[in-house]
Amino acid sequence: MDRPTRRLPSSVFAYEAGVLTLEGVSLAAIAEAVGTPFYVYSAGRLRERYRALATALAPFDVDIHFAAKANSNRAVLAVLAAEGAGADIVSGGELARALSSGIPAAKVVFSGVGKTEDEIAAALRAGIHQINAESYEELHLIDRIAGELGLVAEVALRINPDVDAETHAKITTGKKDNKFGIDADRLARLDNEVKGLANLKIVGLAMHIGSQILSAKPFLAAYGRIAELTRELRGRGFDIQRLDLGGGFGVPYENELEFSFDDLAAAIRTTVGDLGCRLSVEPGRSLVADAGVLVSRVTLVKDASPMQFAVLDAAMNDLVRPAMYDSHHDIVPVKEPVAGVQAVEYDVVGPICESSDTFAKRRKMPPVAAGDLVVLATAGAYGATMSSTYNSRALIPEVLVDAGRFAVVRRRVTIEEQMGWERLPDWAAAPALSGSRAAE
Ligand SMILES: Cc1ncc(COP(=O)(O)O)c(C=O)c1O
Ligand SMILES: N[C@@H](CCCC[NH3+])C(=O)O
Repeated sequence: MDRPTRRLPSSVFAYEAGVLTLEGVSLAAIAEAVGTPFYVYSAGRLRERYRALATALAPFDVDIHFAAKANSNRAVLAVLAAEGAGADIVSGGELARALSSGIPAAKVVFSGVGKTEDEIAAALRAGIHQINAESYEELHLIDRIAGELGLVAEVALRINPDVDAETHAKITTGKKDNKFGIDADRLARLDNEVKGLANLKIVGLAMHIGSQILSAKPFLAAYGRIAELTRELRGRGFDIQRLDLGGGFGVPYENELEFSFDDLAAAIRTTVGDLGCRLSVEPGRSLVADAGVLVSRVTLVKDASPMQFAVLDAAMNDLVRPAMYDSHHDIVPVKEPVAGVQAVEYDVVGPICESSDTFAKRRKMPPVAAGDLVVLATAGAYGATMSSTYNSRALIPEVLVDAGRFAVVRRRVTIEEQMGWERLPDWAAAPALSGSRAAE
């Protein structure tokens, strides 16, 4: 048994009898059963990651609300729910998924800058733990809807601490010019803004400064700012009992150092640890990224000397991160490479008609041929959840492996099924024009 790449955790991935396995299950056997491409996740690794974070944060008795946007497959949510996780949701769809996966409403927090009236009402009716309000405008909306439902909403104010998260510009969320959260400077107006809002109770503060953050330094700055604001608001009579510290804990995709949950715990201790607040975090990527891979088959290797294009049957619609953020995913063959074999440089691409449909450029890897299976590593987070059907491609299966067995937890959604969602218009039966044109 050998470890194929540092990016596939050795606790669950190994070459056995020349084939890459996950928890002892051959990825070639799964490919045979479900066809390619597909996502596969390890329940064992999900539990390992959850427990690593829970252990590091145990001294603070922190609630862990998994950010469902990273991976909202209900089987994945159920594994984390059984570990004790709650959910951080950003839509009515994610609310439905969380509740139907065994996450109790009392462990759900709702973030997002544009929650609709229907979504807020659904969350309040379900009795979720907390809504993180991202603006004063939203505070007023929540108050009105709670009033209509005859409820009192428990709300945390998401603060924009204006901290540099030191990550990719497209996934930073805690700078002043980002759309997220209430500018800390605007808290001076809070007393006026909440006057008369009888249907909500401000129970805490929340923040989330960005994603794929690899050091504790930005968290130290942001948590420090939240601690200051907590003291200030308490001084002004606000009963701040809860602090939601967000997520954003990064993972290595290439050669980055592992993000340290112990450093995170240290940052918590020195900033918000002694405020007497109930703490929570919203990790997404750090719990699921390396528990999942995308398995794809090489359709052909196109010789365009001096370039070699390895064309996969997976594409940017299945895994958009490389096209969207130039992100790196290790690519390894499922068949164990022969020791000492000379690496070949490939552009690894999908079949979609966009040049951005490229998983890797000039990537040195063991030689591959048409029909070979490869794995794109660290694809458990923001993989399936960001996929689309672009180029009229099927939505691909998701598979969960647990203790030597596998289950298909989302089957392939064929293009025929997708066409069934559409209708050709029946103009004879279509409603007549209404509004100004009708009056003409
Ligand atoms: C409000 C909120 N919470 C949590 C997360 C999870 O982030 P990550 O997957 O980086 O842990 C995000 C995404 O960045 C988010 O927007
Ligand atoms: N989708 C991004 C992360 C954004 C997190 C959501 N706020 C990624 O794949 O890295």
